[in-house]
Amino acid sequence: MLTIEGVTKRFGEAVAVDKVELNIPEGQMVGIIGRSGAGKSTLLRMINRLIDPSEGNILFDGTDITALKGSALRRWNRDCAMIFQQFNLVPRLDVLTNVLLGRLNHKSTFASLAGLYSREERLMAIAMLERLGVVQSALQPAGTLSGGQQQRVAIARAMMQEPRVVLADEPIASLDPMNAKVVMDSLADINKRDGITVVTNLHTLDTARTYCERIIGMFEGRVVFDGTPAELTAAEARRLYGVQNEGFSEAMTSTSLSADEDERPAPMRPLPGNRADTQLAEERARALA
Ligand SMILES: Nc1ncnc2c1ncn2[C@@H]1O[C@H](COP(=O)(O)OP(=O)(O)OP(=O)(O)O)[C@@H](O)[C@H]1O
Repeated sequence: MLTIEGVTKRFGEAVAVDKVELNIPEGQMVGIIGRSGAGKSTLLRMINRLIDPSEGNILFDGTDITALKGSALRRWNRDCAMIFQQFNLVPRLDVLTNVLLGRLNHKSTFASLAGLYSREERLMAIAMLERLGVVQSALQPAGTLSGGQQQRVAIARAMMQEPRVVLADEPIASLDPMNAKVVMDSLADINKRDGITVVTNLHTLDTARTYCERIIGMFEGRVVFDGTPAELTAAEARRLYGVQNEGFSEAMTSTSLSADEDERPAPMRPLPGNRADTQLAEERARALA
């Protein structure tokens, strides 16, 4: 069980996440929706400790993960895998090596630095690539794959961690509809077959309705909706996205809404998304080289 207790995140004067309270039971598939700048990514990044809350606590099975340090924090980073919109693979490394990087938190520092992977780990990586339908690309540089294939490799890498929770930050926002479906089907499969809790930020409401048993709606940092797809009526959805007119469509993305529907300027990100995470992956890869 993931418990979020009164979590707030401020960036200077701006409140990105505002007193969020949530309980997410093990094995649930949860979609977080809301317009651009609502605080969805910030919430996920606090759960996996990429950033720390300004206030409040996040507990996993009763342990306060916001207080973890050293090896306990590494264990949490192993239990809680994250998937990003831009995949965050190391493009020049082959797919198999990228997937094996998911084992880093299971290994000693020496084995990690030496890039030593057991036969079992290699077989596990190949089986995972096979399950996700990308095993034929195992020896290709990851950067040569299509976006949808790269995201499936990223899911395989996450699965190598043997996580209990997978957080996905807009995993299909860069994909065409066919690849988006394949990736969402893969996330649904690891949720159902492996019982892994999946919490995913989604741009489109119809995807959340199709795949998630529970939808959490955020607006200006607060949770303003928490229920099943059936409970999310059109009126609720319009309120959630701050759209007054009748032209609201379920297929609209939060980005198009912020561009077209809002009278107020959309909040801007000061930094390009996830650069720090890409750097981290590259540093790990350099250490292994
Ligand atoms: N590192 C940061 N420094 C300053 N402000 C930030 C930072 N990260 C996020 N913010 C701000 O926090 C607010 C919430 O951003 P967040 O990225 O969590 O929203 P989001 O709902 O995920 O949006 P999107 O769908 O566009 O990704 C925004 O106003 C954003 O500009």
